[in-house]
Amino acid sequence: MKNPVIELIGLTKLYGSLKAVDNLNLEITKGEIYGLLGPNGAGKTTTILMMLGLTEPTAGTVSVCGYNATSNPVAVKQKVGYMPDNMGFYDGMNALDNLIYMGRLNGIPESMVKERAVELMELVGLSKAMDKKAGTYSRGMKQRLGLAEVLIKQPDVIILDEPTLGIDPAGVKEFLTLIKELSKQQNITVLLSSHHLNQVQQVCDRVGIFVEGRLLASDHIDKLSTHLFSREAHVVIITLAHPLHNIEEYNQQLLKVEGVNAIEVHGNTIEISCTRNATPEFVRFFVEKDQDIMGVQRKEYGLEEIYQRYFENTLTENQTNGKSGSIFQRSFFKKIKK
Ligand SMILES: Nc1ncnc2c1ncn2[C@@H]1O[C@H](COP(=O)(O)OP(=O)(O)OP(=O)(O)O)[C@@H](O)[C@H]1O
Repeated sequence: MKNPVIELIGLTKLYGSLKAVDNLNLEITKGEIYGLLGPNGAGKTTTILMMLGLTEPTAGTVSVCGYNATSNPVAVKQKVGYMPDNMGFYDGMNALDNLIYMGRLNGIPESMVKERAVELMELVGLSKAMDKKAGTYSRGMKQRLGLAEVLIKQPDVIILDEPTLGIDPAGVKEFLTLIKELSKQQNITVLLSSHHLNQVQQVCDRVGIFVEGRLLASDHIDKLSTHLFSREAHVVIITLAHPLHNIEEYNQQLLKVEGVNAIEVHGNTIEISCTRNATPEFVRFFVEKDQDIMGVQRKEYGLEEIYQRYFENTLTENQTNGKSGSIFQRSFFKKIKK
């Protein structure tokens, strides 16, 4: 990767015997929106704190915009806008004054600070509410104000820790759209940590799946999907005109088709997982059974499945006697032959 804006090499953080971050290697390029996706306690915040030079790594290095974050945190701070998950404001002051105050703290000349603050309030959609006290703002409004505070110093990189926490779904969508637009318009690099899969999927160019301090995978969502689901690369969903009655018999016969390793039936929808593209054979099979086919489609995997798969693998690794290969278990993933 050419001149990464963020570069983590062998980054490790121990809290006593706990490895909060374990040999993390990651590069993020200019203008990219990268989603660090992981459950609570995965080590996301610890990683961010090391990127900002707010906590020292036990081993490894962090470089942000060419500066070593551990030895030169002040230079990094000038380039990075950080929005923590619990951003604080002066509740008794109006929102615009909060922003102006933040601008002054960041060294913006007095002659420019008010104008820039007003522009930013417009940009984040708060122009009508800028005279209201920050303490009266809703959670979604506070996030927007937080974003304006992050942007006032015109950063090259913005780091957002769980930015959508506590916002309603409509607000989340608006907020993420705003981040995406800003990143694309101003070529800002964004690192966004979250445990909300669908949100990360909406906005990020690349995603890293982070579990128990380890980056288990990092790639574009479609590539993660291809890599992960190569065993069941061909999942075909066939919709029939009517629900099947003799499911067991159909299952037995379809499992005899070469490469088929899992079948799931939901009413009139049959999902068949196969190591090769056997779609014509499946279609023939149902036609020969006098079933009317209403639709045939290839299943695409989303982040939800990817995440679940990584969790499943991690959990399985940690179990000494765990997984069953029964194809008749409820979960699709557990139904796959091991
Ligand atoms: N200062 C600290 N001292 C000791 N342990 C810590 C400290 N900070 C974090 N940890 C532990 O390190 C691990 C990673 O925590 P971290 O806050 O980085 O995770 P996270 O992915 O950001 O989780 P969340 O989404 O809940 O904020 C957790 O087990 C946490 O308890």
